[in-house]
Amino acid sequence: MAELKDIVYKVSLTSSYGNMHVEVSNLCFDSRKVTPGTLFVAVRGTQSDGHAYIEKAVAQGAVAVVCEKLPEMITETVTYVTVKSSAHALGVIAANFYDNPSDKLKLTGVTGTNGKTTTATLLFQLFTKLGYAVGLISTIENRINDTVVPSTHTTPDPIQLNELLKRMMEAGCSHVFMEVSSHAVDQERIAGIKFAGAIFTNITHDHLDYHKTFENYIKAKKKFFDDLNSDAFALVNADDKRGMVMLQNTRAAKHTFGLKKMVDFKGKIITNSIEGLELEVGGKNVWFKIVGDFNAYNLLGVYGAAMLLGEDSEEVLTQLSSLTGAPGRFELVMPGAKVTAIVDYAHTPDALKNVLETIAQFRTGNEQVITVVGCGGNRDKTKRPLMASIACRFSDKVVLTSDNPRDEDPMEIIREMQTGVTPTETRKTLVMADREEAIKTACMMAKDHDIILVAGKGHEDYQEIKGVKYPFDDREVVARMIKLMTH
Ligand SMILES: CC(=O)N[C@H]1[C@@H](OP(=O)(O)OP(=O)(O)OC[C@H]2O[C@@H](n3ccc(=O)[nH]c3=O)[C@H](O)[C@@H]2O)O[C@H](CO)[C@@H](O)[C@@H]1O[C@H](C)C(=O)N[C@@H](C)C(=O)N[C@H](CCC(=O)O)C(=O)O
Ligand SMILES: Nc1ncnc2c1ncn2[C@@H]1O[C@H](COP(=O)(O)OP(=O)(O)OP(=O)(O)O)[C@@H](O)[C@H]1O
Ligand SMILES: N[C@H](CCC[C@H](N)C(=O)O)C(=O)O
Ligand SMILES: [Mg+2]
Repeated sequence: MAELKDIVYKVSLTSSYGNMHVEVSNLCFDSRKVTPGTLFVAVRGTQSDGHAYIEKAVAQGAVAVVCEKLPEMITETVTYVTVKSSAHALGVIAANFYDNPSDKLKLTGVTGTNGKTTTATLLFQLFTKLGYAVGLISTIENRINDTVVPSTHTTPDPIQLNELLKRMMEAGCSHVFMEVSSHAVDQERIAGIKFAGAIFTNITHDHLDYHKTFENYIKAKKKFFDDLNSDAFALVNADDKRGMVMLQNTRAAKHTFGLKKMVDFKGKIITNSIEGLELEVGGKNVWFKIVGDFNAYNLLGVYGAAMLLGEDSEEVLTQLSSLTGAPGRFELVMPGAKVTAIVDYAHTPDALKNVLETIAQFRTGNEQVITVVGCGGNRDKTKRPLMASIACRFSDKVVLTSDNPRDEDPMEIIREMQTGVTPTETRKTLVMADREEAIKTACMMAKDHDIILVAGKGHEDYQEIKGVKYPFDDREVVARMIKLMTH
């Protein structure tokens, strides 16, 4: 319970009507969840406009409304407050409602097209090993120390986010690591949140269905850095073409990491094998258990952030070298089996290319690379031909299949993928819309020493078809097949 005037503290109001001392017991931006005593915030979405539900919210017991435009019908007993941006106001209001938990934690955000989950998870694992109580907010799961709180989005909505941060604070967490998606920045989910630091991994093709142009996508990521306080750190991958762009207008302390340029946290790859990576970092040669050039960047971002958070270099490298990272990222299924099967969450052209290039580095002879890949329904269509083309360029055989078709026709998605395949490459592709069949076929085609990559779903344990999430786990299907083949 709090008074409305305290909840809207720091929100610039353009007008207000009614009692600002009204007691608010609940906060919400979905009229369907309004209960008596609620403050309803009307936000514009992509499908509809929350302003259309103000009357419904009031009928359900909302005592106050925050909106950009007053509704035609005003209820005398309700307080109405207008603001320039409801989405921004919602962030600040949610932070106030939960006592601004981010002020009391060392919160580090990670943004970028790929590598957010890997980086945030490694940081969570590292700081846990260093003896801290730590929180994690990520695509796979949220964590308050050992307690798992299921995650529905990469970055939760402002209400869930602040509620989670408050729970983390109450559980004694000193550090929190969270993923910041471009959608979250654009939709102001992180308005009102205080960050101790921000990390930029990279930016490549994704989400153009939402952001429309690559420039808008870059702007969304950059806004995260523009809004940082002067006591925060901004740590970017300087080898990414847009790394320095992120730092252009930030007030935060600027830092860089990378493998190629003069940077604050520089690394050099010594060995890159399927068993792990050997890197020269912090004046030492260190073995890490996670593999692939792209993970060298993730490790450097993690190392740099740990240094900027005041940790000891040697201790950090010792602990970091034992970590295995996030599940479903370059995960070897049944290591030691006659075929090497890798499940990886690569669901963007760049991620797929990186993973297949990494696999290419591990080839020693005539082994074939067999890739199983699909593209998500209700998501960026322009990545479909690109991903099929990359799969063909770097593999000997490709099975085109489904990856969460959602509301779309799986065969139509595959047809769009096929437009990226040249007539010669068509010969090495197979189409199998049923993902389980596709994986089984790939396993059956594999001879000893061949490498199978099952891309796109990583840790996901479902296949989403027309609003229903059916249980499905790439790793489980692959393991079952390999066991069957070896008996
Ligand atoms: C596709 C997309 O971006 N959707 C966002 C959009 O929702 P929407 O268009 O479905 O909302 P809408 O149905 O138009 O409704 C507008 C408003 O009216 C309200 N409403 C609606 C119906 C009703 O009966 N009553 C009511 O009050 C809704 O609560 C909403 O506030 O506007 C909402 C309000 O700003 C967002 O919460 C919502 O993001 C949802 C959570 C979403 O699923 N986004 C995905 C794409 C996303 O953010 N993904 C990223 C990961 C991306 C990555 O890989 O990096 C993530 O952070 O997870
Ligand atoms: N630094 C990196 N650069 C390029 N590709 C990467 C990098 N790190 C991971 N990848 C690839 O991208 C995939 C997704 O990695 P990860 O889950 O860490 O990214 P993410 O940014 O959290 O993705 P999402 O936005 O879907 O949550 C991995 O499975 C791997 O194929
Ligand atoms: N956060 C990403 C994940 C994509 C994962 C892939 N398996 C898919 O469903 O497209 C998204 O929602 O676009
Ligand atoms: Mg993620």
